[in-house]
Amino acid sequence: MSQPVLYLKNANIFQDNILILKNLDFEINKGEFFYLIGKTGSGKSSLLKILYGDLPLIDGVGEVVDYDLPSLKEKQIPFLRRKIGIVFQDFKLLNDRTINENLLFVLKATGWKNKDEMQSKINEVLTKVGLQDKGYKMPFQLSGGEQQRIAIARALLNDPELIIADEPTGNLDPKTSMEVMALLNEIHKSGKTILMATHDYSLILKYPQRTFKVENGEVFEVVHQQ
Ligand SMILES: Nc1ncnc2c1ncn2[C@@H]1O[C@H](COP(=O)(O)OP(=O)(O)OP(=O)(O)O)[C@@H](O)[C@H]1O
Repeated sequence: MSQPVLYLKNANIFQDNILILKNLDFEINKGEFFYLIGKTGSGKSSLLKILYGDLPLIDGVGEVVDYDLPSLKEKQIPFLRRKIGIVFQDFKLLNDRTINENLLFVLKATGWKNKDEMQSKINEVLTKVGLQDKGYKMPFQLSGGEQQRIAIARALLNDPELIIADEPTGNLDPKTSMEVMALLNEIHKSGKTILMATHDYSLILKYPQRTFKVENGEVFEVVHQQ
């Protein structure tokens, strides 16, 4: 039986008291890969923010990785985020420390204590993204594509039930975008559930998956033309 990793029902999403998205009704099951497409300003990021607890769900019902969204408390958010890996367009690496220290920072902040276990986890995620020899580098010494791979490695540290990627290729050239997409596809094949916002149709054509479109305040599934 399919297991929803997240769902929203009758959900209305507001920014600053303005209704951005109305009557959302969808669910994502374990192991699925979903794209979220839509024009700039259509509300993709607002929807993703609801899902990782950055915007409160004040109207409607919904759950993400077993957390009830309408009743989500501030102090639960760090725990929710441990079960979700988030990847942003602008990587959001800490530029004043090495890659290894960036990853160590997240592990310590999420309760890891044992040094050997932390280093072995870091080696594991860096190997997964093909950058096992870059741990000593500073983020600015890496290319954009490499920085995004590190951000993906960081998202994998706590073995998340869901990966949310908000325009992960938005700052990358087409070739590097495809490489990052190939990596996300591989991670999906290894069993992860992924929700990715993008407006790059070439990625969707190369890696077709179920796609939801955000338009005129609504979200609906689109069927790909062959
Ligand atoms: N913090 C905020 N306060 C008030 N309004 C906001 C805020 N963030 C976004 N909005 C508004 O909400 C609407 C949806 O924005 P959102 O960032 O979700 O769109 P998007 O589809 O993700 O666009 P992009 O692709 O540019 O990121 C826009 O009209 C935007 O101006």
